[in-house]
Amino acid sequence: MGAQIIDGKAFAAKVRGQVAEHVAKLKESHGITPGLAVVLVGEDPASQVYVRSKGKMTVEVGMNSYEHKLDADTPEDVLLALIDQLNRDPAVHGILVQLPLPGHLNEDLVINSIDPAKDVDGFHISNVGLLGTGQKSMVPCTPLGCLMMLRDHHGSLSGLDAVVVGRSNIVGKPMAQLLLGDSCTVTIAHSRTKNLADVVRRADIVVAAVGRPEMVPGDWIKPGATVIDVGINRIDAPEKGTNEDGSVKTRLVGDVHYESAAAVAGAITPVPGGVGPMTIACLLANTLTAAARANDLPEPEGLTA
Ligand SMILES: Nc1nc(=O)c2c([nH]1)NC[C@@H]1CN(c3ccc(C(=O)N[C@@H](CCC(=O)O)C(=O)O)cc3)C=[N+]21
Repeated sequence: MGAQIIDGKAFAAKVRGQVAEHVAKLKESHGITPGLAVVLVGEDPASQVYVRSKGKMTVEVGMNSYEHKLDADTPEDVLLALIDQLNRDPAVHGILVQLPLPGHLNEDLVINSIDPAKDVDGFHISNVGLLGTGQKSMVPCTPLGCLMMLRDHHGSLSGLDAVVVGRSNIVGKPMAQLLLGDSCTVTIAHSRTKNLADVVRRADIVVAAVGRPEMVPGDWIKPGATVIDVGINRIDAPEKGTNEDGSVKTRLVGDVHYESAAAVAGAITPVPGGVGPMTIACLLANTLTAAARANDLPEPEGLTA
């Protein structure tokens, strides 16, 4: 196990501490308390846990948290009316609509109805376009968290070969844009890429975001490379025994086979405790940034792309 473990949990705690300091200053000198509204449609248990933890951390950094829980069968016009109300509410600086939405709702339509200035997920087409053209935007939380960890580890990323495995709108594509912005040579690969192993082997930086458990083995990793594992997959772990109801216990794994990759990589993020906590920290950072911009105040340093 040669690799340095990049402790996302500790890094995220540090970022939240910085956010909290900025929030305290905003309150003291300008009387502004940043506010984050989270909208959850339906009762997916994993989403509920996640939304609760976001709400708790939002309050911990001194921000206001507004949670809106809607029934799974909420009509689209009702959801759009809520978003319109949040768009107009000056106490709300950030709006996050938890994805995925139930099937009867048009995700693109819903996301694009959020005021881009309050779109702390960075999923609105305006923010996607601004990021792609190198203009000031709201940057998606997971890729921003990955970028912060990479900058912290490498200092400069300029000239490094980066391979992003995964082409999703929420991680792969914006991650590639951010790496390009930091002057990496960027390849976006995916499950259909020819000779994927050879493509990954060229990389100084590997970002795995395909959503397939342990798909990237250690022998795809160039010795000394930095591996950022975005995947959070729950798999059966019969070695842990069974639950009271007789079902088999589970464990979380990433998109990278951790043991074998850690043996060759220079640095690697674990799952859990890597990218996940940084995602929430960056959501809070984005809410702070949105509140600063809304009041024509300087952006918090080190917390934006
Ligand atoms: N509009 C929207 N924005 C999102 O950012 C968004 C979303 N919808 N829908 C759901 C996914 C999922 N997501 C996670 C964030 C943090 C952890 C996290 O902190 N995980 C911990 C704990 C994992 C565990 O123990 O279950 C870890 O990796 O260490 C996980 C998952 C954000 N999402």
